[in-house]
Amino acid sequence: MSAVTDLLAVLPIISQPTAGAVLPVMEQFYTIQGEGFNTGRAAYFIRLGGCDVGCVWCDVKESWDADAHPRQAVADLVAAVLAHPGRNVVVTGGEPLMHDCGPLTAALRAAGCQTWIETSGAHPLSGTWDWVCVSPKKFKAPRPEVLAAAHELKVVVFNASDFAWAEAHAAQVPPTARLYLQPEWSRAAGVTPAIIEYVKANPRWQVSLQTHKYLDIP
Ligand SMILES: C[S@@+](CC[C@H](N)C(=O)[O-])C[C@H]1O[C@@H](n2cnc3c(N)ncnc32)[C@H](O)[C@@H]1O
Ligand SMILES: Nc1nc2[nH]cc(C(=O)O)c2c(=O)[nH]1
Ligand code: SF4
Ligand SMILES: [Mg+2]
Repeated sequence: MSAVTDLLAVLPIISQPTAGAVLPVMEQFYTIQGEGFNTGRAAYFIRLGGCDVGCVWCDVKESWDADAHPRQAVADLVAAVLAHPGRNVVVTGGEPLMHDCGPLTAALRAAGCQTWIETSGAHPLSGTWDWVCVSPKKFKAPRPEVLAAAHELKVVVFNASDFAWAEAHAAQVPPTARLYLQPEWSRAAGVTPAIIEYVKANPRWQVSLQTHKYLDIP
């Protein structure tokens, strides 16, 4: 084989975003979890590149193209986490489940970290997670096995039709899962009053705000 055919043979392997031990990382930062059940807790965020869900109101569209973000070895990500005092790690994106999260979560857990994921649930579940937050989307349906693994269901409310849609998904998560309604950021002023009234009338739901945006932290 020539050097060119060698390269052609290996290209599909090295260009796979999901190889697992090396992942495309858009950004990583140590901050306070701003949303949902773990709001207020210090956490190291790893934002993986790549998403094919296409939410029109996504607040991190720069994450969508996996190839736009440098690949990092899992070992280097774990070392970066351990440079901070906190041991809670949020893996988000992009859509983290477009990648094999097995190697990353195994390495984080071996290092004594708690593994938390933020996912739309639209791709197969991989990895071992201490906390699974599923935020299902109308743009690409969540998979039943991810909904079944949810500790937390967090539905973004964009308009009034989202309450019935939220109930339909609440029926697909374990009965122990915590239920959150989160205003879509650009519409927060308009939809938050309806969320407040809905939670008062349906108290198994809770309000989730993107508190980091009010605090002006990452
Ligand atoms: C950027 S997403 C990345 C993780 C995964 N792709 C997902 O959607 O769950 C992280 C969280 O932000 C929420 N989110 C994204 N854009 C939002 C917006 N404009 N307003 C409120 N929440 C938003 C998502 O629903 C999700 O819960
Ligand atoms: N502080 C903070 N909390 C968050 N919770 C979920 C986030 C996400 O983008 O996945 C996020 C985020 O981007 N920042
Ligand atoms: S699934 Fe998450 S990252 Fe992907 S477009 Fe929707 S909010 Fe953005
Ligand atoms: Mg965010």
